[in-house]
Amino acid sequence: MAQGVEFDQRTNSFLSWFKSLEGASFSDAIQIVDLRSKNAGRGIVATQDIPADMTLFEIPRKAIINVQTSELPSKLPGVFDRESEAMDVDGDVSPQLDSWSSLILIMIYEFLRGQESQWKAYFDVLPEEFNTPMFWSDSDLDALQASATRGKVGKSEAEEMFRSQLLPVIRSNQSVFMSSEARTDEELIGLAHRMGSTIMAYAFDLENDEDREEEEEDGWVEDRDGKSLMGMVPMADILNADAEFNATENAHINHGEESLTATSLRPIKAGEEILNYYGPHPNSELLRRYGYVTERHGRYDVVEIPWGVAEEALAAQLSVPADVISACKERLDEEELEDVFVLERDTGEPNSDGTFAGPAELKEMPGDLQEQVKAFLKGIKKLKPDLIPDKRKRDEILSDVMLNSLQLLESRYPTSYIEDRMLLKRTDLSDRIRMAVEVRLGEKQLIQEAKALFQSSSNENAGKRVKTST
Ligand SMILES: C[S@@+](CC[C@H](N)C(=O)[O-])C[C@H]1O[C@@H](n2cnc3c(N)ncnc32)[C@H](O)[C@@H]1O
Repeated sequence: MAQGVEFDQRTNSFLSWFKSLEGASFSDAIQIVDLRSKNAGRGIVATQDIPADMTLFEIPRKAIINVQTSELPSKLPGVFDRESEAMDVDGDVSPQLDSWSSLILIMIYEFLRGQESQWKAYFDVLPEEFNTPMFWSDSDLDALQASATRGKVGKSEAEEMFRSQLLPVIRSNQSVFMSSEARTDEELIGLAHRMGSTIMAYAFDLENDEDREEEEEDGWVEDRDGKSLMGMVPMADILNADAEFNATENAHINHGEESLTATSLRPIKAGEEILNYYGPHPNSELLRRYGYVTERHGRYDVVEIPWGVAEEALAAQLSVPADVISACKERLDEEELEDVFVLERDTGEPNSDGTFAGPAELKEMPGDLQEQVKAFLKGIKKLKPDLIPDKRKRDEILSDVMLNSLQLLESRYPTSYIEDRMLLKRTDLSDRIRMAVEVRLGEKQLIQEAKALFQSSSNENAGKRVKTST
């Protein structure tokens, strides 16, 4: 079957299934569309002008896939009972599955049921492949260069969890997980990866009843520590997103008692895409969770500065051996020392229509990094008083250490900002390499802005020094 035909058929079957759900509604003013030409899968557009506050569609809570609606928890009560502990195949006692791994297991169960699952038509419109770094080759990952995203992919940790927690449950309940006996361990691990990535990009954080009373807001999954109730919400997750909160986001999902409702936030013109808001993510995080990047999210870009970089810059700046730094560290409260510092712009408050008055601005280096360097300088002063005779000298050193840290960090990216800009002009880059270059370029841009900040303050200091000495 031609790819386009199958794609449309799946969309149509999903829509018919959705409309047939008790309590569901889908407005005649909207339509699910094929946005593959924009690399955005399916989306929803307005087919006619829509006023503000109109219900676009409604999803009965019973249609959500989670621990409350799937029959799996009742089939495997011991596995889902969060109060008890489980015994793994080696006889070790382990805590029960958290909400993240529970939902992966439920998704695997429902997927393996095929036609017998009430969510079959929904699974047919969920992705089989992802562009997130979890599925990239090493050479694609290398293109991220020194970006901290590279260390956040977590493939081996996820795999270890699947192997130690999910696989034993599936293998010891083969009659529950349909056709699982015909699948190899590797196939099941692959399926767990697929479901994990689907949850990452599609699942919603559903408030518990108590939370709902306190806070009437919805949210995409933020919490990965297993505490929140997560669920896959058919139709709500067909909405794509754009970056500026309120400005481009034109729909909102309200979490009601019996159902979730998508409502228009403002008038929407016929032909416009209905957009949700995924959050103020830097492109690196957008890539990690959703597998895409956009220029708009560049304003939220961040650079992580590892303490090791600042420490190296500090030792070099003062020409002190590593053991002096170690001696300082020992005198400080280790619990209070941070390992990583986040360089980020002040994105500012949006105007009343949700747009931003101007570009986000980098105003200073991370305050906690400056404080930690100062704490070390204080320690060094005790050991080597001549190096830091007064506050003026300390501030000078602090500013040089900041600048050197940025230079050191920048040198960890093998290509320059200019080279990356040139690279992006090429038309033969794969989607993954292009996204990786955009992520690292956004970080380099931020490092440059930070360097300019320190260079100008060094110049000012130098100016002041010249002024006082004349
Ligand atoms: C919740 S789903 C939205 C529905 C999705 N388009 C589909 O076809 O199933 C999130 C995924 O949609 C895609 N997406 C959302 N917003 C996008 C955008 N502005 N540009 C490109 N892709 C986008 C990304 O692949 C993301 O992982």
